[in-house]
Amino acid sequence: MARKFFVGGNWKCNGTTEEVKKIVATLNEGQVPSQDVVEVVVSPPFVFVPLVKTSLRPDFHVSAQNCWVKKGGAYTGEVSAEMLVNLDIPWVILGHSERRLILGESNEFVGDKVAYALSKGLKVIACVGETLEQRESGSTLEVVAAQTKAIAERITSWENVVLAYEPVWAIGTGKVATPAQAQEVHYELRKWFHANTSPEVAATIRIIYGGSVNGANCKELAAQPDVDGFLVGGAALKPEFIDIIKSAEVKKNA
Ligand SMILES: O=C(CO)COP(=O)(O)O
Repeated sequence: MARKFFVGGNWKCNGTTEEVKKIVATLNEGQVPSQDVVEVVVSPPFVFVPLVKTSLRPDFHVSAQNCWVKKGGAYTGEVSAEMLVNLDIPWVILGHSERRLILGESNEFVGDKVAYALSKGLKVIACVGETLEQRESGSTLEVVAAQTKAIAERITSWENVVLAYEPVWAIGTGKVATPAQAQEVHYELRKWFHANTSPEVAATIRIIYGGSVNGANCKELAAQPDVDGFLVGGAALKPEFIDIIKSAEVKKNA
């Protein structure tokens, strides 16, 4: 079964109302391949989610950047999965390395979050990735497998999950993984799914790459057989996001 190319724009903690309106206007004008070819999801900070949801073109979808690990209640500052469902927000990013490393979210906590969000009907962009130190010590595959395993142990279906491989050393650094580096980890992750879940999950799960993706490097990365799309940070705030979406065409011609 063909895996539909997926491009997510993670706006992180950026933007003002004016800037958000400008970005949405640019996205709305962009000529991109049809929804049969590429699935596009943009993820603004929570406060801008309603504005983006009401003003964004209908063929693009909205994602939150996080949600709470269980039912809402006395958790100051948190936003629950139930609230996202209530607002009709279909997607949420969970396990981003900035949350793992800066806010101390463990593999188990991220796994719990993914399981809870899925149980409420959300679709999840689950992030994994190694630090520079881990890569240099040769433990990349071990790290991403452990992060993926903590999710696998807590969920029964991967149908509504996109796995984002985001090497920490490539995020916001301009130091993009080479196409071969990305392909190697994506291939190994798919192999991991084959051995630890099922051949069907391995064949169908979309594994997307994130870390300094831009309009200039996206095509070569998109051409890798196990790269099924991107999770884009900095460039998702710029007009070149449209070019990144267009790199889905590379697959069509492959
Ligand atoms: O973290 C990322 C997306 O989630 C990647 O960020 P950059 O594209 O800015 O490197």
